[in-house]
Amino acid sequence: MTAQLQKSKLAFIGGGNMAAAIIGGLATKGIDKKNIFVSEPWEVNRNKMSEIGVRTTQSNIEASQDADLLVIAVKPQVAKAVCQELAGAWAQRSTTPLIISIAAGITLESLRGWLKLADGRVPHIIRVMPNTPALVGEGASGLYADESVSLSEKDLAAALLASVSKATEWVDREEHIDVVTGLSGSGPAYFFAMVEHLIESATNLGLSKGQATRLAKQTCLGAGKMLVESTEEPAQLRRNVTSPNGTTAAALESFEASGLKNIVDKAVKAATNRGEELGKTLGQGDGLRACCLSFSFFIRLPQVLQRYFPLITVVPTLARDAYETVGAERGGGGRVWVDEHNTYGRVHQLLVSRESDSDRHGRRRFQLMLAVFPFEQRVFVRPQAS
Ligand SMILES: NC(=O)C1=CN([C@@H]2O[C@H](COP(=O)(O)OP(=O)(O)OC[C@H]3O[C@@H](n4cnc5c(N)ncnc54)[C@H](OP(=O)(O)O)[C@@H]3O)[C@@H](O)[C@H]2O)C=CC1
Ligand SMILES: O=C(O)[C@@H]1CCC=N1
Repeated sequence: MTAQLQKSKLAFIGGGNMAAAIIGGLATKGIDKKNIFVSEPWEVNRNKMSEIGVRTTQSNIEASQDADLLVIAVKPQVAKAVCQELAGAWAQRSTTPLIISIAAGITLESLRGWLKLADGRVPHIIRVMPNTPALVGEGASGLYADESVSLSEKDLAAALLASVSKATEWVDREEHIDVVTGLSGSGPAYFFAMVEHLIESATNLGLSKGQATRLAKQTCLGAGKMLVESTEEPAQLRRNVTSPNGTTAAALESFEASGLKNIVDKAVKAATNRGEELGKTLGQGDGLRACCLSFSFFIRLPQVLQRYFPLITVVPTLARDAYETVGAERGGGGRVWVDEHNTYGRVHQLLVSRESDSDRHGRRRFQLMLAVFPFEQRVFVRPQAS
């Protein structure tokens, strides 16, 4: 860790998964936790941060006040509001912090537009795509900065990421950050999914879940270590395991027959394209169009549903209630909503409760919530009265 990073005041706007991974990683690297200030609206996440020992607040402006370096760690669709709030509050500041945005897809052009101060000054911004293994000091991060950023600023950003990452790669074109997202930003999930499938397969073939889990995890770790420590290419390491006509060959032939290469290629492209799409949909210029489209979709969908499905009831309320419900349910361990990342960057949000509740006749009913800030509609789907 560089001396400059050690003495810098760091602010994180958003204390969710990725911020927790970076801060958790930093905390084990001897950084002074008093120099880290996190703003986070959700009490559960704020408490997690406090437990690490860093300072917390609900106010983005308070967290940013003395920051030398500020990490925007909110979801892409929140980035605009956060940036504009900060820019408004910094009008009186003679200097602004170096900004690191980890928001997938959100371009420098959008960030600059949103962070522009009233007097025309624009903070220096670096886009970074980290990944969650930062938590265990094994992150992989891609970085992009243009010529507006000084060498010492780049060094500071690199030092922050390097303290929780084993690979920090500067890319020389901004669009390559989307490729980094498709490779290493989202990448840990690909490996977790693979391990999930391995465990399930071995369990179906007779191993206990515990045995399968331990063997699969260690296989993943061992293979990962070999990839990092060996001088051999991945292809050679693969060949070293593969005896002619043996068991591995049988599995790899099956992979090939199922089109593994194509599957991976399509997945990485899908993630990369989604990053680009997020940037365009949520970006500076397209916001109004996206908002109009989403609003008309939002207004019309429940009516269409109701016309064809008379059992559906639509209950419009303020979105605030929806978010509070989600927060309470996530925290309180009650009903859980389908992975909120499904709603990621979408202009509307569709939250489906996993559990149904019952009406007064004891019949199960399912609830969908459709939300477009600042409105939300609840759609109750009930069974026919008997
Ligand atoms: N998760 C990952 O593996 C990676 C994520 N990223 C990027 O990191 C960013 C954060 O992702 P992730 O950590 O997964 O998301 P999370 O939802 O876990 O974290 C975001 C946090 O920001 C909070 N938040 C919401 N609105 C505001 C606001 N106005 N001001 C301050 N905080 C707010 C959220 O609170 P609440 O829940 O109450 O809304 C939430 O706790 C995203 O832009 C993503 O693209 C990049 C690389 C990897
Ligand atoms: O899924 C996402 O959009 C974020 C960005 C990279 C990893 N998680």
